[in-house]
Amino acid sequence: MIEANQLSKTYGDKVAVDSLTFTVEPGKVTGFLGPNGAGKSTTMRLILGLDRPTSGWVTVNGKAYADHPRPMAEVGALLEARAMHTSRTAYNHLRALAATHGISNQRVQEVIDLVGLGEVARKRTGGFSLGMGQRLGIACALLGDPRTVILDEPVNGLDPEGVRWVRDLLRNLCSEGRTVFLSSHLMSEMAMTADQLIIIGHGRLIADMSLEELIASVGADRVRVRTPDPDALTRALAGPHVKVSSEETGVLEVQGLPAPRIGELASQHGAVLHELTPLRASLEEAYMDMTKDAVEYHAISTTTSQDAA
Ligand SMILES: Nc1ncnc2c1ncn2[C@@H]1O[C@H](COP(=O)(O)OP(=O)(O)OP(=O)(O)O)[C@@H](O)[C@H]1O
Repeated sequence: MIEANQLSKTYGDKVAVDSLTFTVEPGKVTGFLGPNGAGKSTTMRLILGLDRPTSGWVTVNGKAYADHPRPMAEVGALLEARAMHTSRTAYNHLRALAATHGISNQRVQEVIDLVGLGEVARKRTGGFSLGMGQRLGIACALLGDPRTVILDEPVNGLDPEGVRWVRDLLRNLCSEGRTVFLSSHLMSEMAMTADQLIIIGHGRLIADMSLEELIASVGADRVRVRTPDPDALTRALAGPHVKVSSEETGVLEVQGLPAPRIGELASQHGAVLHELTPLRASLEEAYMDMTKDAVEYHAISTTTSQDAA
């Protein structure tokens, strides 16, 4: 479990994280979404004690990261651009990390098998592909068998097979009751992976809802109806909360009635239907809409000389 309360971080006069309050619960995959520069990595660094909050607090499994006597057993993290000795083998890299945290060599072998690096574990990491490096990063994160797993953009640059592998792994981790928190700037990716979404922009909370809630909020009751009798059907559907519009001859877009009800009303009034399709604005559209101010602001702010300095 991760709990953030009024968490804020400023760098000079730049507010990177602004009064964020949220809870990341175990047994779910929680996606942390926001456009570039929204404050996701900073929040993750604050969770991991790599940076200090300017105000507010954040705990992992009930304590600040630094207060855990065995932090690797509590939290495993994969941050972007992980530093690694490229001349070491994957096995030695993991062994060195394990040794400094009192973790057994048996566990090193377990995580190597878990992430599917068995065949290349004795090779130097310098020759690793992006996907292999990402698997090794995840092996490091899982080394301490942590209850909470934090991954910053884990599928960045992976091929479709790698993406599917990460997704399956995350599902397994959460089905074991762990807390899984991962960031992305892609809603399409999160829609495939996450149960819960925390969306931020400008360092501020924009939404904290389940994927189902988001899907339900995205205009689920718009229905496209194709009919040779648009006037008759429009009359049949008329009601106080019903809106019917048409931009193409013979095609109506209906808001305020579910598709089955439209079918029934059409039948009762003898209107022929050629198509009845519930429409849903894509999640990507909803996300873009929610975060557009943050994106616009970021685009402008990066062009100022103050920010460039
Ligand atoms: N050490 C720092 N010093 C100054 N500004 C910083 C520092 N770290 C982050 N920032 C700024 O804080 C804001 C949030 O950055 P952060 O990297 O947390 O965003 P992000 O959501 O992770 O973005 P991305 O998706 O691009 O990684 C950005 O405007 C960034 O420039």
